[in-house]
Amino acid sequence: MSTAFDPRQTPICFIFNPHSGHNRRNPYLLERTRGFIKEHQLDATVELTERPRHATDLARAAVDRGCGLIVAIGGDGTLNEVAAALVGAPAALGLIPCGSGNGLGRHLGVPDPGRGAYATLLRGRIREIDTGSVNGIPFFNAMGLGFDAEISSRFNQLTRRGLAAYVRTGLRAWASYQPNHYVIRNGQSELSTDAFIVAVANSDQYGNDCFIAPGAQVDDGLLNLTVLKRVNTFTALPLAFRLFRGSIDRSRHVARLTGSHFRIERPAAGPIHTDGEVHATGTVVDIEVRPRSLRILVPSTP
Ligand SMILES: Nc1ncnc2c1ncn2[C@@H]1O[C@H](COP(=O)(O)OP(=O)(O)OP(=O)(O)O)[C@@H](O)[C@H]1O
Repeated sequence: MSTAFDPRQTPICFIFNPHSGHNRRNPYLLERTRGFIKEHQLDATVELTERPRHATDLARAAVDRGCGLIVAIGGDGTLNEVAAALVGAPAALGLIPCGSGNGLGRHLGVPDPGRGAYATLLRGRIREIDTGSVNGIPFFNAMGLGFDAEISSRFNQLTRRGLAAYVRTGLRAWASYQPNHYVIRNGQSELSTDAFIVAVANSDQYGNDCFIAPGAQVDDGLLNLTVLKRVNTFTALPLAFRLFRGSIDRSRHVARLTGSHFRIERPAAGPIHTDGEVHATGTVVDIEVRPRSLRILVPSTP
């Protein structure tokens, strides 16, 4: 279900992360946003994040002063921080996606800034989507354990980004990574397995059209768990191929479960990631869905 939305009827807050990769390289989006506000005579402010998690505080303050639309200008990390303040709130989230992956934006059909993201703010519709929570930490696109968290941690430490840096870092991490054992329950079934990656997705992809949960829907009240059991010299390339073709679920090295909650137990504490941000957690990881808890502005024609 979706409803039309007119941004001229409400105060708007744009939250710009000058530290996100694209904005650091091309700060022109800040000027473009100010020009867009002026051109369309919007009742809007533009606020810049000054530190990690600042976007959540800015978004919360914007909701409190009555803004009906809060727009995140940044990558998946910025989206996560802004959306964290909007779960269950009447205000809607708008996206100007300019990170390296943009998983949720791509799933919802929100275009890049050069291809219509600003027009979507003017002529979009509101969708109510599910959100996830892991040990109380919100996520909106995907969370993961195992190699998924390891790679997020290494990417976050990179001073230079880009495909070459990602591939180099990924290969180095892969060469030394050992699978863990996990016991996964979703209320109906139990899966006890060694795994390289355990990912829980709300949308169907990590970003960059890399489909970790083909067929997943963001408004079905369910989360989608994918286990990549074995990733070695022989399976890595076929699995990578399937991830980008959207057929990972057909591999015999993959198991999938859907559910409204999952409990994952592992032998030792370790990191998890939520939309690419890394957190230390214990041996038990509890994940649950909050059905249709976020209002988000998407293009009116998918
Ligand atoms: N002023 C700031 N200084 C340092 N870090 C900041 C600042 N403002 C926000 N951040 C942090 O920047 C991080 C990266 O943001 P974001 O994920 O949007 O960009 P990105 O990493 O380039 O994109 P992607 O994750 O899609 O590659 C976030 O974790 C956020 O907490």
